[in-house]
Amino acid sequence: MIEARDLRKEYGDFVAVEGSTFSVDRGEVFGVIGPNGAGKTTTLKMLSGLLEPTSGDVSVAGYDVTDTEMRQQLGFLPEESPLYEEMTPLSYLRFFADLYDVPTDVATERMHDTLDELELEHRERKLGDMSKGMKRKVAIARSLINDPDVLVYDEPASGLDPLTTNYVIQFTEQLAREGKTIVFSAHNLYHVETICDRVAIMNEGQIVARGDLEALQDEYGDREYHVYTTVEVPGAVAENGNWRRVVETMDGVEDVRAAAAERGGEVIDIRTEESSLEEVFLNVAESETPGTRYVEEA
Ligand SMILES: Nc1ncnc2c1ncn2[C@@H]1O[C@H](COP(=O)(O)OP(=O)(O)OP(=O)(O)O)[C@@H](O)[C@H]1O
Repeated sequence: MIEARDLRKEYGDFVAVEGSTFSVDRGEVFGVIGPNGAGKTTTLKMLSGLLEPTSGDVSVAGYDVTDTEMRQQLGFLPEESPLYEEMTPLSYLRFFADLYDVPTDVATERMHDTLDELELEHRERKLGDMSKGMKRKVAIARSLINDPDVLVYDEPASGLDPLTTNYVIQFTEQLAREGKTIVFSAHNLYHVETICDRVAIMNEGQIVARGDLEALQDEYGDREYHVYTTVEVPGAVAENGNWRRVVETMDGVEDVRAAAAERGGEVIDIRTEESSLEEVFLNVAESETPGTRYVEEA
């Protein structure tokens, strides 16, 4: 659905993005993560046709991003969406529906349905008088007014309170379930972990790791097995009337099993704990080997 090949963006002498190659399949949720200034927004804007790459190619739904047809397939949510303060949500959405040539009756139904889903009241209130969360919901509704197949969301929940943040993340998740292809960036890696199938980790303009979450966890994360026993074994801690020993390999699990049996006990539970995306991210960022580490084919 999205193909980006060898994207590069220079601002004057400064290279903001280089060698960026990835693809996103139909219906997939693809996360772009990385520290401030890594090049996430620049990448997302190039995907959306809002910023021309210095070199490299992007296509969305088979269209080159410079093709105006592509705009019909795409909804972009900028990190900060300055809305026209004097407009109301309804007049604002109508304005964009007209830009996209959405027929009036279709647009009316669509904007009310979307605002219903987003639980946005006060549709005749001036945008300038609305809270940040309400404005964000209007911006999200705007990204959906042309019913695009592809959504590019830059920090959709940035600066929102925890309740509205949850709401926006759940709404994004719902859009994914409805079959939208979504690329989104976020600093909150828990959100990325919750809804993304695959991620690209960016640093200083380059994608330094890319792949599905599980593969990245295997490659750069740690897996721990928490083995619960009925008797004390070396290295175990008491927990709720039993004992828990943490090991990192399956051989370690077998050693615990043998140790428990020797002492007349047994293993009653084994739980696997994976590294969070945050830990994976830190491991990649702190890795001493520079360069790109993909866990999938380009
Ligand atoms: N218009 C511009 N002119 C010059 N430099 C720019 C411009 N836009 C972005 N940059 C620089 O390019 C780099 C990448 O910026 P970008 O906004 O893509 O990063 P980001 O990963 O989205 O950061 P953040 O997480 O802070 O939003 C930064 O060093 C930024 O200062």
